[in-house]
Amino acid sequence: MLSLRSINQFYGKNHTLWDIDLDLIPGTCTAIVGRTGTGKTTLVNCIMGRLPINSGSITWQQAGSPPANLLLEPSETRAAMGIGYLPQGGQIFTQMTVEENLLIALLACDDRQRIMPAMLHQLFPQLFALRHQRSGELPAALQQQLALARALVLQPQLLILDEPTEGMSPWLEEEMGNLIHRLNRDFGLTILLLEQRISFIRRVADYFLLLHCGRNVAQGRMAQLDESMVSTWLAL
Ligand SMILES: Nc1ncnc2c1ncn2[C@@H]1O[C@H](COP(=O)(O)OP(=O)(O)OP(=O)(O)O)[C@@H](O)[C@H]1O
Repeated sequence: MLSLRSINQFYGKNHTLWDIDLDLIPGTCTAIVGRTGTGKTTLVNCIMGRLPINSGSITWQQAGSPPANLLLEPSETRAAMGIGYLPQGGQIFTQMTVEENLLIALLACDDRQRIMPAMLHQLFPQLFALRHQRSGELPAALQQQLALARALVLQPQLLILDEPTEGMSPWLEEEMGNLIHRLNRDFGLTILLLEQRISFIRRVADYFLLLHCGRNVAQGRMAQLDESMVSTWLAL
């Protein structure tokens, strides 16, 4: 799966990430938690190849394959290698239909593999019923589903979700939690979740990594994220 070792990243002279280590366990959900501006999105941008790192290593290993140095792969190929990414705010093409949005995401892979995965029909039946509708006209819940479906279209082994509950009502948050459970349990996906809502993290995650000012101040099983840590590192 994914292993990070001693990741350091600078924006100009600003040292933003300090010696970050992380190992994801296949089939589990790991949450990267921390206050706003603490480096969560920067870390994921490094994993996705959108930002260079200054030192450290990122290794990707799929079941049955030898480990690969992810830093040698351009950002465009990381999705095709099995890493799906749902950026903050979703990002769909609102002028296009549901189907066109999904087809564009499929174009990122090799010609021979351009088949819409069956899991999407199982997960999002309502979305497929509306596949010819312009996506900007869909209700918010279905737009969110479409953004998630786009991240799943290449059948990733790892799915990275950047603040998927941002701006969501409690009902939509509940739906998102159910979806994450299904992806973990029914489809065996590994999930890396960037979140600030502690109640949501406690509901869906198995492991956490706690960042503060770009440093990893704690990590472990969710049960170890106790109230004193929350009040010290996460309370506003
Ligand atoms: N493009 C950039 N250039 C310079 N500094 C940046 C840039 N993007 C982010 N930063 C800074 O890097 C630090 C980490 O930002 P980052 O967006 O990774 O935090 P975050 O934990 O994801 O925050 P949020 O929860 O608000 O998304 C912050 O101090 C931020 O101001």
